[in-house]
Formats: sequence, structure tokens, C-alpha cells
Amino acid sequence: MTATSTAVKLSAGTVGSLDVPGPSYDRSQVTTGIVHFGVGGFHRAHQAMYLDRLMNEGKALDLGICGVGVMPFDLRMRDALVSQDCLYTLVLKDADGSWEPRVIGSIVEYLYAPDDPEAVIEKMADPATKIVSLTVTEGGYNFSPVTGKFDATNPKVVADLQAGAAPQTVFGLVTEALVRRRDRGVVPFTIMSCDNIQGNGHIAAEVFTAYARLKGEASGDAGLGDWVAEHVAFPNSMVDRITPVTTDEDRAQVAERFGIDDAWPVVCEPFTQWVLEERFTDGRPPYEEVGVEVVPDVEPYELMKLRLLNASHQALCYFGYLAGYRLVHEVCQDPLFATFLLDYMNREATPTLQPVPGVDLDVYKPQLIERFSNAGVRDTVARLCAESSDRIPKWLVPVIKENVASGRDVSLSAAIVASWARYDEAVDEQGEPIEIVDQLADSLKALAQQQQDDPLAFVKNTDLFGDLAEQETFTKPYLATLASLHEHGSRATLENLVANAR
Ligand SMILES: NC(=O)c1ccc[n+]([C@@H]2O[C@H](COP(=O)([O-])OP(=O)(O)OC[C@H]3O[C@@H](n4cnc5c(N)ncnc54)[C@H](O)[C@@H]3O)[C@@H](O)[C@H]2O)c1
Ligand SMILES: O=P(O)(O)OC[C@@H](O)[C@@H](O)[C@H](O)[C@H](O)CO
Repeated sequence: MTATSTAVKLSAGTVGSLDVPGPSYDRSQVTTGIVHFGVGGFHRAHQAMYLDRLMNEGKALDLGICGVGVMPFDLRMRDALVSQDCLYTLVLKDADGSWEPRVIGSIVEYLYAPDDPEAVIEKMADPATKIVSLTVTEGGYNFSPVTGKFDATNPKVVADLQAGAAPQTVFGLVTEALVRRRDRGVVPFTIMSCDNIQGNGHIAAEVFTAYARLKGEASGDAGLGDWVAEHVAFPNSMVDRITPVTTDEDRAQVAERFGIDDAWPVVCEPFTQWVLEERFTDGRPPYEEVGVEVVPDVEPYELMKLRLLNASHQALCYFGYLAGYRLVHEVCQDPLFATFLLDYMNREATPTLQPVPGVDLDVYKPQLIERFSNAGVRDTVARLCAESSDRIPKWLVPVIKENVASGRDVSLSAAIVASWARYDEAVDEQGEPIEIVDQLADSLKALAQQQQDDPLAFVKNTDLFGDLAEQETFTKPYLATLASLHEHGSRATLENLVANAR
């Protein structure tokens, strides 16, 4: 879709003339101090926005962001950002239909790694770079959710480990930069994960150290893994802001409402939260001055967010899709679904949480339903159904395992897993095909299709579920829900689950 003819192409030259707030700082004076892998919607709605807030106060101007993409998909982001001097419009969409725009200027350069891996490595090796941050999705960490160990058999990792290979992965690129810093006597940067993974800093430490050990072994640099483990900081963080995929309609609306021709604006909800562990090797922006909670221990916040918000997203998406919904707010404005979500949160997620400093869960949980119900955001059920094999094992399976181990009921969590298994049969309740978007789509569909003969086939996948298929506390409600989904459909199944929970 092309922007309306009166819209002005966003650029360093035009930003000052727009009728929308933008950088009050001189971007030509901003230098790179943060390298970020995975510049998608979320990074631009969250970390880059917080930094822009600081820059608007005249701070952190030496900590501008250099975005890096490693995936083919990132070519589009490179072209979009480079065409507009890395500026973009961030639009907060309120439930009342109002839109609040701001042009963000904290990303100052963008490198597409396959174009020039050496440039990316040297950017990170530069002593001016203090932090390498990541939003590379749950799958980007390349670890088994069951064992927590790095997958050294990934073909791209295997290729990066070859002597003399130009690195393609975030592991290969980052490790080479760390080697250069070590050899040049430069303090290592902090690796700051901003992905939705419990203990994201611990996991980042695990996978980057594992890669460094393998690289060290392959290149005769035996101490490399230990050096990374000892000298690199990996803060944990809890990150939160619902950021749906930008649509062509969003682009057209940004042009029409604000007169900005922006190749890739970002839209999101007004709510934002970032709780960050204080653990950095070489300083950090004074994030606490712009609303970030910097704390010694992030774990209670992470558990709360991943098990209440993210797991609830999975709780609503398959049942919602099967019931005919395509937009998240429509699902959550349906009282049956809202009740089911709150039942899951109260009965099964909450008993696995720790006390969360400063947070009243009785306020937080209904607030989630309100956020999900924001009709302005137009988040899609499809976004939540995608890459489920990276999400359910990391967010919901730990809740189930903890409850099973403590002898508590898991009926609702088991039902959510059953709804995923039913969804992955790839045919909806009207007999129409469902497109399963998942890197494991083929194997998941094959398992789901076997469940007419073997109803436990899907959950016998031990890579995703460990030994849950052998736990009767889990299998009993799982089998009951799966049978009900086949026999009565999504809505009637939910009605029954909700009634039984009373
Ligand atoms: N969208 C949200 O509401 C939201 C909110 C909180 C946290 N997050 C976190 O941010 C992540 C990204 O979300 P998004 O909305 O920006 O998605 P997105 O699809 O817009 O961007 C994802 C980015 O990750 C990159 N990526 C994917 N796999 C990779 C890999 N193996 N190696 C390197 N880069 C890889 C992609 O190329 C892309 O640049 C989520 O997976 C989640 O962990 C998202
Ligand atoms: O982006 P993912 O894959 O981590 O998960 C999908 C959603 O649950 C997630 O993006 C939420 O919208 C987000 O975590 C809200 O802060």
C-alpha cells in the first residue's frame, strides 16, 4: 500500500517539520553504545522507546542503538529503516480508539549481518559498545526447554564452528567480537536479553557460554568458554508491552492521520513495563530515570508475567481460534473466555508464583484481561498461535510440572495443552484448513493427526513435554478435554471447564 500523496517521507530532514512529537536531541551527536539483534516491533516499542525518553532529557547520547539483523526476513527491516535514517513512528493505541504517535530517534544505524559480518563484529568489538541486547524470539536461544542445554546440532551453529567460517548466527558473531575484545584488552560488553524466557539472562549465559566452549575447542582456544562465563554479564529482565505485527492498514493510517510516510511504523498498547536486573560489565543507561525498575532479583516478576500474561495468551488463542475468533480483544470481551482465563490464572498459575514486590496480583490479573480486551490494539489470534512449540514448553509446561510435583490440580493447564493439540490437527470446527505456523509444524501436525488412534500421541513428544504423558494428574484432564473438543467443540468444552471450576 502506498502512503497518501500528502504524507511526507520520514527522514532526518523532514522529522523536524512534522506535526508529531519527535527527538528533541541532535541525532547527529548520538553515537552507538548498544548493538541490538532482532529489531522487530517489540524492540522498537520498548527498549528503543525508553532510550529515546532518556535522550529527550539530554542523557545517554553516547548509547545510541545500532540495530542488527541476521535473518533473511530482516532485509525488509534494513531497507525500511535505512530509507528513513532509522527513524520510525511509534503509535500507542488506546481502547477508546485514540492514537498517540511519537517519532523515535534512538536507533542511529542498522547493519544486516549477511551483507558484512565483519562490520557487525567490529561494531561490537569497538570499546564504545557497552551492551549487546537481544530480542531474537524464544527460538533464537537454540536450547532444549527440557534439558536447558544448547543445541550444538543446529546446522547454522555447526557451520559457524568451522574454522575460518564467516559467522552467520548471533552466537558466532557475538563470540568473535568477545574474542577480539579479550585479545585487545577491552572490557567485555554486557549481553542483555529482552526475550520472553524465564531467566532470560541465565539462559543467555548458558547458550553463549556453551557456544564459546565449542568454539574454543574447535579453534584451540581452550579457555574461551570459561572466560565468557566469568567476565560477561547477562542480566535477567522482565519485559512487557503488547506489540502486534504492523499491518498495511497501520501504515496507511499513520500517513492519513499524521501525514507521515513511514515504511514500518510500530503500533502497541499504552501499557509498558521493564524490570531489569542490576548486572552490567561497563555501565548502562540510567533507565530508572524513565520508568524502568532496576532491581537485584527479577525472578518473581518474570514468573508473574510469563505464567499469567504469556501463558494466558496461549490459553486464549487455540480455544479462541477454534471458536471462530481471529482478534484477541474479541476473545477476551467474551465473558466465557475471560472467566476461563481468570480461572487458569487464579487456580493454577498463581500457586506457582513468588510474592512480587510492589505488585498486587488481584489487580494485575483483571488488568491483563482489560489489556487483552483493548479493541484499539487489534492483536491477532494468529500471532499468538505462531511458534507455539517455542512458547508452551517455556511458559505453561513449567506451571504444570510444578503443580503436578506439588499434588495440585492441573485440569485447566492440561486443557490448554489439549486445545493446542486439537488446533494442530490443522482443520477447524467447520472443516476448513488451519495454517500451522511453527518451525516444527510438520512433526506437530503428524502427531496431532495420530491422536484419533492414540490420544496421547501429541504429548508423548518428550522434547516438548518431558514425561507429562506418564503423569496421570495431567493425562486424565488432558484426555477429557481432547475428547470433548472432538465431540462438542471449543465453546461447549470451555463452558464445561468453567462450570467444573466453580
Ligand atoms: N511482540 C510483543 O508483544 C513482545 C512483548 C514482549 C516481549 N517480546 C519479545 O520480543 C521477541 C520479538 O518480538 P517482536 O514482536 O519484535 O517480533 P518480530 O517478529 O517483529 O521480530 C523478531 C526479530 O527476531 C529476529 N529473529 C528471529 N529468530 C532469530 C534467530 N534465530 N536469530 C537471530 N534473530 C532472530 C527476527 O529476524 C526479527 O528481527 C518475542 O519473541 C518476545 O521474546 C515481544
Ligand atoms: O512474542 P512472543 O513469542 O514471546 O509471545 C507472544 C505474546 O504472548 C507476547 O508477544 C506478548 O504480547 C508480550 O509478551 C506482551 O508483553
